[in-house]
Amino acid sequence: MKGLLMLCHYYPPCPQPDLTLGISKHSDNTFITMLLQDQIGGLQVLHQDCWVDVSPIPGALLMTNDKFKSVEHRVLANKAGPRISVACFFSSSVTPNSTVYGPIKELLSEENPPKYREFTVPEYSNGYIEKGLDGTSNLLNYQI
Ligand SMILES: O=C(O)CCC(=O)C(=O)O
Ligand SMILES: [Fe+2]
Repeated sequence: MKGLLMLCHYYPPCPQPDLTLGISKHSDNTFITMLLQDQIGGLQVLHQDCWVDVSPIPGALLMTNDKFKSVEHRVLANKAGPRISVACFFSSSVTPNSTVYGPIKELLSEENPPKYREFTVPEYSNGYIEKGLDGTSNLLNYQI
C-alpha cells in the first residue's frame, strides 16, 4: 500500500525496568497508527497529565490519533518478555511530496494570525527523525 510504513519492535526482558524505558515519550508523526501488541503490556498513553496503561486485548488492533491530535505515549521496560509489537504508520512521508501545507487561509485573519509556518511533509518527517524521541513536539519547530 502506498504510504504505509511498518515497524516491528522487539523489547528484550529488562533486569532493571525502573531505570529505563522501552520507548520514551513521543507522539507519532503520521496520519494514523495501527498497533498490534502482544500480551506483555507496557504501552501507556498520557491522559490529563497521568500515564494510563493500554492493556493488551487478544486480537485487538489499537489505533492512536484522537480526533487528529496525536496522543503522547511511551512503552515501559519489562522484566517479563521479550515483548513484541508491530506498528503500521499511514503517512505520505515515505513518498516524495513537494506539496506545501500550512494553516487554512480562509480561517486566518488579523485577530487569528497563523501560528505555524508552512512546510512540506518530507521536511516535517526529516525534522521528526533528526529531533529524536526527546519528549517534545516536533510542531514547536514550526511555530511562528
Ligand atoms: O511498541 C509499542 O507498543 C509502541 C510503539 C510505538 O510507539 C511506535 O512505534 O511509535
Ligand atoms: Fe509511537
